[in-house]
Amino acid sequence: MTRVTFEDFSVALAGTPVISNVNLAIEPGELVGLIGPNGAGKTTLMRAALGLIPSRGACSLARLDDRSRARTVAWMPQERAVAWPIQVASLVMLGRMPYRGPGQRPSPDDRRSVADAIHQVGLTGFEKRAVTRLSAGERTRALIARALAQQTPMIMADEPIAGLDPAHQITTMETFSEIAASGRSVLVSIHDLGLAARHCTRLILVGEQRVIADGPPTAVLTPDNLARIFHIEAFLQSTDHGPVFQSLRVLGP
Ligand SMILES: Nc1ncnc2c1ncn2[C@@H]1O[C@H](COP(=O)(O)OP(=O)(O)OP(=O)(O)O)[C@@H](O)[C@H]1O
Repeated sequence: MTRVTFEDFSVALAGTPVISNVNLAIEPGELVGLIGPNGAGKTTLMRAALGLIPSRGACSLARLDDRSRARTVAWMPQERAVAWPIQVASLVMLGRMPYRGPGQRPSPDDRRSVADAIHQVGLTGFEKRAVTRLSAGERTRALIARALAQQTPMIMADEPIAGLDPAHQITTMETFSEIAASGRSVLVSIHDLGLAARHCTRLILVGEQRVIADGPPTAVLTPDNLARIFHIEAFLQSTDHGPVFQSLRVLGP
C-alpha cells in the first residue's frame, strides 16, 4: 500500500503562485475530497503531484518514473474529450497498459479487470460502443472505469462525478469508499459538498493559495470556512444517514 506525501510543496503557473507550502500525507484507507472554489488550485495541485507540471518542494509520486507511477496511481483528468472513436472496452483496457510489455496481448487478468470496471460503472452492454457515441455522463463513467481497471494502490480523479446523474454520483462515491475501505486510497476533487461530506473520510480545503483546513468533513465544513472561502451560508447536520449538507445562500462582501 502507498502513502503519498507532500513536503513544502508549491506550484506557480505563469509566474503566479497557485499553491504554496503544502505539507500533508494521504494514507492507505482514505477517501480524500479536495475542495475549494473555482480557481483555488485543486487541478493544479493534483497535476503537479503527478509531475505533469513543475513544482517546488517534494511529492512522493512526482519522484517515480512513468511506469512505476502508472502502477501506483490511476489519474482521471478533468478533460473528458476522447479524440477518436475507440470502443469502450478498448478505452478501459488502456488502464491495463502499465502491466503489459510492448505488443503483449491482454491477459485473462486484464480482461477480468476491464469487465469488472465496466460493470462497476454500469456500462455492461456498451463494451463495443464507440466512446464518441456515448452521452457525456456515460463517457465520464467509461473514463472512471479506465481508472478502476488500472487497479492501483491510489486513484486520483479530477471532478469525477461532475455531470453524472444522482444515482451514478452515489454509486461512484460508494465504489471509491469500497476501494478506500480495502486499504487503497482515493483523492478526488469535488464541488458537491453534500456528497463530499457523506462519503469522504477526510476533506482538504484549498483557497488563498494554501491548505485552509484538513480533517473530517464536519471539522472542515465549518460556518467560518464556508463563509470565508466559499462565500456561502450552509446547513450541515449529523443525522442517522450521515452528515447532511445544503448550501443556503451566497454571502455578501
Ligand atoms: N496554464 C495556466 N497558466 C496560468 N494560470 C493558470 C493556468 N491554468 C490555470 N491557471 C490558473 O491557476 C489557478 C488554479 O487553477 P486550477 O485549474 O488548479 O483551479 P481549480 O481549483 O481546479 O478550479 P475549478 O474548480 O474551476 O476546476 C486559477 O487561478 C487559474 O486561472
